[in-house]
Amino acid sequence: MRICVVGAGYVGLVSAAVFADWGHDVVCLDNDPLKIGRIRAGNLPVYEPGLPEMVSRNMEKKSLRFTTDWEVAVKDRELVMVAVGTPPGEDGHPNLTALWNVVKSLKASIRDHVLVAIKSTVPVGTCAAVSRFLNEDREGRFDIISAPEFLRQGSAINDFMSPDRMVIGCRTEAARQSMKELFEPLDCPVIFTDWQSSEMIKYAANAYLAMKISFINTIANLCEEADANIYQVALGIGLDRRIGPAFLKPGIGFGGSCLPKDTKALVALGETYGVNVSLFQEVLRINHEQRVRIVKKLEARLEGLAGKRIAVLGLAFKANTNDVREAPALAIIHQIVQAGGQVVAYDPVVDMKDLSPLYGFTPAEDAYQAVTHADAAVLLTEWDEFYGLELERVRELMNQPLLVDGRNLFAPQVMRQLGFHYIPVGISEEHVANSLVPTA
Ligand SMILES: NC(=O)c1ccc[n+]([C@@H]2O[C@H](COP(=O)([O-])OP(=O)(O)OC[C@H]3O[C@@H](n4cnc5c(N)ncnc54)[C@H](O)[C@@H]3O)[C@@H](O)[C@H]2O)c1
Ligand SMILES: O=c1ccn([C@@H]2O[C@H](COP(=O)(O)OP(=O)(O)O[C@H]3O[C@H](CO)[C@@H](O)[C@H](O)[C@H]3O)[C@@H](O)[C@H]2O)c(=O)[nH]1
Repeated sequence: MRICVVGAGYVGLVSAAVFADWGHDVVCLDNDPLKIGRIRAGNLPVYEPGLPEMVSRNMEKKSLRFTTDWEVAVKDRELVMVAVGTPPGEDGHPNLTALWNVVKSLKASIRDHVLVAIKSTVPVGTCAAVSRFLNEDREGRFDIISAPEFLRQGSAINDFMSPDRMVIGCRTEAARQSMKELFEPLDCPVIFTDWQSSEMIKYAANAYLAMKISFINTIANLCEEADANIYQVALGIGLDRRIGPAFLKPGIGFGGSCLPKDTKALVALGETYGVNVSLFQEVLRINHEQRVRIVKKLEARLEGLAGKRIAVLGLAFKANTNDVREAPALAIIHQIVQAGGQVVAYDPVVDMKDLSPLYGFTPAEDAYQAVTHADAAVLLTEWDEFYGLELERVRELMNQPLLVDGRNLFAPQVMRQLGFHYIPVGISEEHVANSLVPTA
């Protein structure tokens, strides 16, 4: 199939590369010339394991090309897939400026019949509005498809190629057949729906995941007070098939470009329709408090943060990505700095050049430099590199061996034996001291 993918971000780049790998002829368009220049030079703007290799081998084969030129991008294309950003607006509704700019460009540049698949996450009703706008001059020229994406950053290629399901919202048999053909390599259930249901599925899925995280964090906070162990609790409830074990990891709350934004969008949608969505408001509030809670723990241990040197290990919103959109680490750094603390931060892949003056922290070359002379260290991203830290060296370098672990990377009893004052999430200090069985 001759495909144009619009948007060369996490979703667009991955979609374009995988389609090209499947043998399609793909042009990927972005309106950021710097980004396109970098990609052509082999320097991808996103950190995603396996993506550079996939992009470069398909560029060599000429099955994947990059452009900023609309005429080049849409020439002879059968399918245009839109994957531009839909960031949160001031009022919680997603900002659809990029999407509508693309739609207007499509209307101006495409003459013949074409399929337009919206892969961006868009509010319920968007595909219908796009179809009305694009077809107002000539009915049936643009065939609109809602094709929400469920990949996660950090495992994007694998998720794209092995999804749990595909959801396709469409109105015509031609669109249905094309999507069946395009996603034929996937071994998963394909659900065909109307546009609105497809759009709603994407938001509902993310809100459910967000709810599961706020749920387990609430239980973790109770465990800390009631002297229970969150790991044993999560295992015990997750084995119930009606609940399931995934997304029950306690920590510093969810971040990233999707879960916070899409939960906020559902709140805004509820307000639009006058439907009570306080459940989702509470999910967001709990998430915010989880970030405050970790700073309070630090503050309590150090008897105030003013003048204290705090090492922050990890900035990305989760491991295996360089993305810091809505990263809990940045919110936590902001609070520490506001309270008078001095932050020295390290992340294996995040570019800290612009972030450090903005958030007022000092970047470190590695984890050991970050913890040197620190009064406390806070671990905020679960990078593999941190599992391999020489903990005795870390302890020696610190002013005092206080480690607040927002990701529960280490076994509390081992940390205690190593001489750390170790504070994980969801396990009380008494529990670590008194438990006869391993706690993590
Ligand atoms: N990131 C994820 O893990 C993920 C997963 C599933 C769904 N989504 C959804 O997919 C969409 C894209 O997300 P992303 O993370 O890839 O975004 P992103 O910000 O990484 O990339 C968007 C790209 O679109 C480009 N763009 C903006 N306006 C344009 C225009 N007029 N013409 C051409 N290009 C334009 C930008 O320059 C940017 O490169 C969002 O709606 C998001 O909610 C994201
Ligand atoms: O048990 C868990 C699981 C995740 N998280 C946190 O939740 C956030 C989101 O994690 P994850 O969902 O793995 O990352 P995303 O790449 O944001 O992916 C989500 O958002 C995408 C964009 O819509 C969807 O496509 C994916 O299906 C959905 O999982 C991160 O801060 C994680 O640290 C937890 O705290 N506990």
